[in-house]
Amino acid sequence: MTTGGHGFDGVERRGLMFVLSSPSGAGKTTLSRMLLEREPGLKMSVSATTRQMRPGEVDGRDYFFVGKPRFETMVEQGELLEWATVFDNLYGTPRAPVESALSAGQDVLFDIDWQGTQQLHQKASVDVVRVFILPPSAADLEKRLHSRAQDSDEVIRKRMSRASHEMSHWAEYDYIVINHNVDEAFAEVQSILKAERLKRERRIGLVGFVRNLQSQLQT
Ligand SMILES: Nc1ncnc2c1ncn2[C@@H]1O[C@H](COP(=O)(O)OP(=O)(O)OP(=O)(O)O)[C@@H](O)[C@H]1O
Ligand SMILES: Nc1nc2c(ncn2[C@@H]2O[C@H](COP(=O)(O)O)[C@@H](O)[C@H]2O)c(=O)[nH]1
Repeated sequence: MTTGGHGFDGVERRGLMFVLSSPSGAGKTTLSRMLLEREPGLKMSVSATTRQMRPGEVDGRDYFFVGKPRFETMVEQGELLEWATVFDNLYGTPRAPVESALSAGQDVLFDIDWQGTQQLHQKASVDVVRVFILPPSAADLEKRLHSRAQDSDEVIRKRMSRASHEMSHWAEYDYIVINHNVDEAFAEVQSILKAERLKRERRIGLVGFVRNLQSQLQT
């Protein structure tokens, strides 16, 4: 699915799909925003959803808010790279923006659940990096959902009751980050991205780069 772009050192490499998953409220959105601010060459995948917009959310920036019929058409027309039902709503990743970002040599960041992560991994395993974010405790998770102050008590209860099920998929991920402190968790997530960008298998320009170095040494 991916084609090459140039890394910061000028060596061509395959773009990667960087996935953050967690139980609701563990901090994916917070960490994603920090990554986007500080990591050039990374583009957010904006999902489509049938859920209600929260106060402060912007259509097209946080999500594409669509009705169920439009979402079903997107599924039928193959417009989604993956999709799933989460907390009684439909969520999915529009395919075209991801493909064009990867073709332009950008990495793509996803805030999606375990179902979507499985689907992406089935389609493009070598290009997908999976990071699972855990809260330090159940009490902290509940506190964070309340402190966000964007969901009703009923919605928060539902999300807390699903947290254990969400978490049961942690071992399907490549990296696990415990979000005690947001700056420390961010540093860990950023280190994962930096290291994954340097992986030999992604750096398709290395063969030519090394050949060139060797030819310089032989003259
Ligand atoms: N380490 C932290 N310590 C305290 N509060 C935090 C920490 N990380 C995130 N938060 C706060 O917790 C709340 C939930 O975080 P966030 O919205 O990022 O979670 P999320 O995983 O994206 O949730 P959802 O899956 O529902 O979208 C926010 O108010 C955020 O500011
Ligand atoms: N499989 C997918 N899951 C998605 C997508 N976009 C978001 N999500 C996940 O849904 C829950 C709830 O999100 P919220 O914004 O309503 O709090 C969360 O776990 C997200 O990661 C998607 O496109 N596909």
